[in-house]
Amino acid sequence: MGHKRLMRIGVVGGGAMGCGIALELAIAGRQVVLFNRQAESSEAARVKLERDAALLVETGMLGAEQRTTALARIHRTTVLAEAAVVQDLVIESIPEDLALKQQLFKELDRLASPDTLLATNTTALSVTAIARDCAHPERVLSAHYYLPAHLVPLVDVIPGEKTSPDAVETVRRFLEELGKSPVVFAKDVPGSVGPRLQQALIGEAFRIVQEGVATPEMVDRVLTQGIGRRLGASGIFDRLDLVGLDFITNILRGSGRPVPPVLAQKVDQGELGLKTGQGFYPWTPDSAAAFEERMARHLITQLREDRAAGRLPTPESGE
Ligand SMILES: NC(=O)c1ccc[n+]([C@@H]2O[C@H](COP(=O)([O-])OP(=O)(O)OC[C@H]3O[C@@H](n4cnc5c(N)ncnc54)[C@H](O)[C@@H]3O)[C@@H](O)[C@H]2O)c1
Ligand SMILES: O=C(O)[C@@H](O)[C@@H](O)[C@H](O)[C@@H](O)CO
Repeated sequence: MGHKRLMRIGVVGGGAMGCGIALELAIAGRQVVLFNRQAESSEAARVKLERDAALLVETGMLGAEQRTTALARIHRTTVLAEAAVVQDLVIESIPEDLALKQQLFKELDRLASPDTLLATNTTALSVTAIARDCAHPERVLSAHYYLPAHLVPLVDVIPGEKTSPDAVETVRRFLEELGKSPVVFAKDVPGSVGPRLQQALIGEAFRIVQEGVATPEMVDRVLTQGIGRRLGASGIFDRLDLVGLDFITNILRGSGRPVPPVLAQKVDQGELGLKTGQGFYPWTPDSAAAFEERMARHLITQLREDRAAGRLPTPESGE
C-alpha cells in the first residue's frame, strides 16, 4: 500500500525536545509550525534553534545556506490552531503530565482533520491513556525521541491500543526519510525500552552514591570513560557474545546473582558467543572480526578527541 508523504508538521511545545525535533524536520525539507504558549518561550525557542543550527554548520553537518533555508521553514506561533490545522502530522512535546497531555490531545483531535496523524513524545506515559478523549484514536501514536532529538538517531514508535497499523507504518517510513532509526515496539508499555534501561542505570547509580561506594563524579567517570564509551558501538547482547556467555554466567554466580534462564539455556547448549559462532547472534570469523574492528575504531575516535581537547592526558611516547 502507498503511504502518505508527511510534509507539513506541527510541533507543539518548543522546549528542549521540541526544538531539536523542529530543526531536524526543517533540515529535511519539511514545513514546520512550532507552537509555544508564550511569546517568551517562543523567543527562547528561536535562540535555541539558531544556536543548535550554528553548531551543525561549524561542525560541517550543514551548509550555511542550508541553515538559512531550514530556519526559514520553521514558523513559530503562539496559536495552537496554526500548528494543528492543515498539517500531515503533529508531534507533541509538552511537559510529562498525563492530564495536560490528555487535554492537549483532545484539543488537537478537535482541531486537526481526521487524516492528520498525532504523535506524542512522552517518555513514560501510556499513549492509549493520552488518546483517551480523542474521537479518532486510530491516528494517535507515540514517537519517543532521545535528547538531543536532532542528534540521536533512535525514535521509539509505540502504537496505542487503537492505533491503526497504517498510521504506524506511515510514521516509521517518515522517520526513515529523515535519517532516523525508528524501532516499532509491539506493546504500549509506558517507558518502552530505552527509558526503562536508563532508569535501571539511574537507579543503580543512586544506590551506589547513597551506599557511599562512589561520588556522583566517580560514577559519571565510570560511565564516560569506561562502559559508556563502548555503548556507542555495541549494545548489551552483542557485547555479552563478545566477552563470552560462560564468562558472564560465572560472574553472576560468583557475585550471588541469579542467572537469567535464557542465559543459562544458551550456556547449556554450548552457545557461548563469538568463540563458538553462536550466542544471542550468529557469528562467522569475518563478522566477529568486523565487530571487533568497528568497536576499536569507535574507541580510537573518542580517545583522539579526548586527548586533543585535553580531557585525557596524552601518554608518554616511549621514544
Ligand atoms: N528532556 C528529555 O531528555 C526528554 C527525552 C525524550 C522525551 N522527553 C519528553 O518530551 C516531552 C517534553 O520534554 P522537554 O524536556 O522538551 O520539556 P521542556 O520543559 O524543555 O519543554 C516543554 C515545552 O512545552 C511548553 N508547555 C508547557 N506547558 C504547555 C502546555 N500546556 N501546552 C503547550 N505547551 C506547553 C513549555 O513552554 C516548553 O516550551 C516530555 O513528555 C518528556 O518526557 C524528554
Ligand atoms: O534519554 C532520553 O533522552 C529519554 O529517554 C528521556 O526521556 C529520559 O532520559 C529517560 O530515559 C529517563 O528515564
